[in-house]
Amino acid sequence: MLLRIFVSKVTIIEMTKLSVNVNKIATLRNARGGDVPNLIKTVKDIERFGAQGITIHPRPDERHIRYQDARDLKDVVTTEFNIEGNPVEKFINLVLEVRPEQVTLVPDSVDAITSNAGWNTVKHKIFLKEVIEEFKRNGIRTSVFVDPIPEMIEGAKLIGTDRIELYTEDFATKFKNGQLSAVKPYVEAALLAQDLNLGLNAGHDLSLENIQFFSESIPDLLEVSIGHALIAEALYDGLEKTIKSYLKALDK
Ligand SMILES: CC(=O)[C@@H](O)[C@H](O)COP(=O)(O)O
Ligand SMILES: NCC(=O)COP(=O)(O)O
Repeated sequence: MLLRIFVSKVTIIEMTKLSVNVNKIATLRNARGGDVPNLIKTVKDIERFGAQGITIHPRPDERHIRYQDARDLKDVVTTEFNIEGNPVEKFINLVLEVRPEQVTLVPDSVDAITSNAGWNTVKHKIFLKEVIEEFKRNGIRTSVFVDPIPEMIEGAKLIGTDRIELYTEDFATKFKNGQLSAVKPYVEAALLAQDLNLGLNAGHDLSLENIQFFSESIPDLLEVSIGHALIAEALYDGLEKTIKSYLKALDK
């Protein structure tokens, strides 16, 4: 008797991971120079509430996350630790010391208010390739911040990065104005990343308003890192409870 076993192909669609960027917690803390809000406690809570990763983006002026915060968080983060930044020498040394699960390379200029562009992976090919090799030699997964431009994604493949992070500000701005087609270049970028076997992350100005549409549109989106909007939304959501607690405390 001929026994035939049919194995059906099972496709497992992984849920997109949420990595919470805690820069804004540090911004608030630094405003008074003390330890309120406490970054370590906030990170532990964020993980307890279910986030699957913590992102920090130390900048050379240390205006929010300080280099020491990265060291302090090393043994606190139990999910995926992602450190973003421009790979200047000080940053490279910090990442090699802390050894997060992932490093995301972002081409920030020193005086930028926030990240405002992806890498030109063609122009900076040699530099990025060297930096990526060094991180990978040390067991750290790499991701490179890029605009959804095919040439830049092909360039990212050539420098040997494990993943790319799509810079989503343009999508977020247009989506706010009702332009749903703004997601199209990101879908095409994701399909190209799939073809090239590059893992896919995304971030910048993602929010509760746009995240469902974005994540449902983008194939194989492994991770989003969200900070600014998420922390603002957490404030709005928490205000009612907090005001009521104060009123109760004042009610003699
Ligand atoms: C790469 C990126 O888009 C984020 O890291 C973003 O730039 C957050 O940095 P800031 O909190 O300094 O704006
Ligand atoms: N990589 C993007 C990030 O970490 C958070 O960006 P934003 O949500 O603060 O704009």
